[in-house]
This record gives sequence, structure tokens and C-alpha cells, in this order.
Amino acid sequence: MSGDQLPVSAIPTEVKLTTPESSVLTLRAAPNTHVTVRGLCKSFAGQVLYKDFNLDLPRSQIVSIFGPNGCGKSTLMNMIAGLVPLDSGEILFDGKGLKDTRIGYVFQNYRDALFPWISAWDNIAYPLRRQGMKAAEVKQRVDELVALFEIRFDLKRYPYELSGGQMQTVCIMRALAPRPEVMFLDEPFSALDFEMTLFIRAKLQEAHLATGVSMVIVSHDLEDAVFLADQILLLTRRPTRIAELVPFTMPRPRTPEAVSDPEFVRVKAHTLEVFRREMQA
Ligand SMILES: Nc1ncnc2c1ncn2[C@@H]1O[C@H](COP(=O)(O)OP(=O)(O)OP(=O)(O)O)[C@@H](O)[C@H]1O
Repeated sequence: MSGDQLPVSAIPTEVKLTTPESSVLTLRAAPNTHVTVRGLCKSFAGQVLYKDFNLDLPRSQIVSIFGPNGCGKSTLMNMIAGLVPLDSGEILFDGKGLKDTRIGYVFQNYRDALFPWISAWDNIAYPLRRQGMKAAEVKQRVDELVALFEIRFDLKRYPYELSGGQMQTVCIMRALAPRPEVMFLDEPFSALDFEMTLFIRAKLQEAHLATGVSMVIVSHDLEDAVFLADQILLLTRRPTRIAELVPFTMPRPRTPEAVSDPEFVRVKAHTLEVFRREMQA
């Protein structure tokens, strides 16, 4: 399904959009849509990356973004998260702007993402204190996350005293602490060993099941992308369009053995086939 062939279904949210040609276009969002992207345009140094790009991101689901190198996976996610400005277009969260929406973001480079001068515990508490939450409530929320993530290491340690996987776990806990409506993760496994990848994949699923947070994940690893996803958003080469939105409905929690399940193998093979086709296009 391409971005400009969005399903027109019941209970729509209507998004009005002024195109560069000044006509007003109304595209209906699919049911259960959380985030709508309409008429998104973005170029870098005169090179078009996105032109009139439309997308609906579903509520309480995990969407993995996958596509050829340099097609704009991170830029798309970062535009939705407000980290990269759009040239034009509109992005709404339940009809609201970003400033009225609580989001969480997990960076690829966890070493630079944590504040090195405060403990891991204080890093997790940081966004809560910034909101003005009382000390007892901050402690309660951090304790909840410690239980959810079954943390066995000492959170009083400073980031430099933690392993890479422990640091990334702290980053994810910090992003989840303020109960975001949408959470963005940029290559969360790329610097982790296999054991930590399995751990963090499992914990992300548990956090998702426990909170219902909508998640968007950029991944270079097809297995990680499929394993976590309810939908795999496959992008084309630039100028970037949606090659296909591949559903993956395997029940959760998915165990590491899920990668051998015939349905997993089928969806992964199909995703690879579309990816290869786009590489050759
Ligand atoms: N700040 C910037 N200035 C200029 N060009 C940029 C900037 N950010 C991204 N680009 C370019 O836009 C394109 C898309 O970049 P982006 O990092 O979003 O792609 P990606 O699909 O996430 O890449 P990769 O697969 O390599 O991680 C690339 O050609 C990149 O060089």
C-alpha cells in the first residue's frame, strides 16, 4: 500500500491539508490511527527525500521502519518526533500537535544519551523531576520500572560504571518513565551483543504490553524489525515512498523461538523480497 492509497474506512479522523498548490486535500485516517503524517516534504541540499508523503501510525502497536541505506528511516522518525524540522506538511498525534503530546525517545548511541554526572537512578528520575513530580511519586514510578525490567544491577552507579546493555536499559526506562503516548527508538540494538539484544527485545515487548504505548523503531536488522513489529513499514529508495506496510500478527509475548515459527519465516522472507526489489528499482 502506498502512502497516497490510505484505506478510507469507518470512524475516520479527517486531516485537512493545504498542498503546495494551495488546494485543500482531506485524507481520512485509517481506524485506530494514533499519528497522522500528511503532505510531508523534506529535502537536504536540494535533494528530495520526501515529497507529499502520507502515513498513518496505529495506536498501541509497534511499527518497525525498514528500508535501503540512506532512504530516510531516521529522518522520518526524527521528523515525527520533532527532532528534525519539516519543509512542509503536518504531523498530528490524535489530532494534537507535538507540544501537547508526551513522547519518549531512545537514541542509538546510549553512551552519549545518559547524563554522566548523575546516577542511573537519577537519569531515570530526571524527566519526572523536571515535570515537577513529588519525590515519593518519583520513587514509586522508578520502583515500578525497576520491577518491570527486573533490574538486578545497582542503579546508584554512574553510567560509565555500567555495561552497554545496562546503559541502554536505563535509557529505555528513562524514556518510559513519564508514560509517553508514543515512543521512538533509533536502532536500539545496534551496539548490543546478542544476549542483551534478546533481553531488551523481551523487555520492550513487556513494556509495550504493560503500557500500550505506541512505538516506532528504526532497525537495520531484519530479524529485530520483524520480531517486534505489528507492522513493518518498508520504504523505497529516495525520493522515499511506502513500498509496503507488512502486517505481522503473531501473538505476544513472542519468545526467542518465534524466529523459527513458519509465520515469522514467511513474513521475514516477504519483507526481504520487497526490500530486494526496492534495492534493484
Ligand atoms: N542533516 C542532514 N544534512 C544533509 N543531509 C542529511 C541530513 N540528515 C540526513 N541527510 C541525508 O538524508 C538521507 C537520509 O538519511 P537518514 O539517516 O534518514 O537515512 P536512513 O535510512 O536512516 O540511513 P541509514 O540506513 O544509513 O541509517 C541520507 O542521504 C543522508 O545523507
